Amino acid sequence: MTVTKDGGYVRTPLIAGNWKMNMDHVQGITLLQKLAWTLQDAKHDFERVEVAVLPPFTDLRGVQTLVNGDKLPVRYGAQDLSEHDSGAYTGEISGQFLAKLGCSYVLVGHSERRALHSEGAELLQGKIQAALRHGLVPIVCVGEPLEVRRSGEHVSYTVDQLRETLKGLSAEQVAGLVVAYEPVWAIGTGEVASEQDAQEMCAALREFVAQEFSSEAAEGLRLLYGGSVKAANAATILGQTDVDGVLVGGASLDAAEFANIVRFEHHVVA
Ligand SMILES: O=C[C@H](O)COP(=O)(O)O
Repeated sequence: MTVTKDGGYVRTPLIAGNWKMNMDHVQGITLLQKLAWTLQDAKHDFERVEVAVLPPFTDLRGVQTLVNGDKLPVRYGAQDLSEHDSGAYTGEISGQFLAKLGCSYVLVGHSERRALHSEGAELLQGKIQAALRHGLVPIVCVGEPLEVRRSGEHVSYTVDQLRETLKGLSAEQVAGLVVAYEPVWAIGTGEVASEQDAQEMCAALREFVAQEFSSEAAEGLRLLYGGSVKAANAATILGQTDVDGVLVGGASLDAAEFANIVRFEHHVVA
């Protein structure tokens, strides 16, 4: 992350926990309570380092009630949304509904949805537009599979994926987005990309945004790294100039571990 002269950050770091299809609505409340208490006990400055959780849809009402009732400074969001706002789309969830539940964020194009639900660029463009229509910040996920990494084409592959996914957006819209670089081979495998890998890709994505949209868009855009992030490796990854946060899967299901990732500034590995 880029640090200013007074020790602040150029872009507010975002530590987001993607619970995936884990934690029912009762377990979700317990996890969030533990996380919030741990961070509040540690006097975490939520303005300095932002914290968000992305639970299953069925947990969102409970999360909203807890966050509002206890005035928790934690943001939350969903793992997907429909490109439509309402109508005969059985099983889909509208961004309008997510906004009404107080969501701030929504994941778009996570590699598990791209692979398991064949989500392609055109659909994802529609989902980004739907999120923006309802004031949700899309966390747009990109990243290469193992065979692409092995071929050495990972940067151009991932930049092209982002180019396709962001088609139709204005520079102002891109400036407010979050993009998560998640190499598919590092997700849930324990195989973490090196900090140099994370920096190389995030720098390339920011450069692409500067060229394709504007330098303001590139400066505003927050870039996260995701893939087997834990407390033990978070500080090193977050220390990279172009990495503005992390998207955490498995480790976000453990309140103490996730709290330690959030508190990465206190766990800097020499
Ligand atoms: O959305 C999160 C990513 O898929 C990373 O998951 P992971 O931390 O379990 O590897």
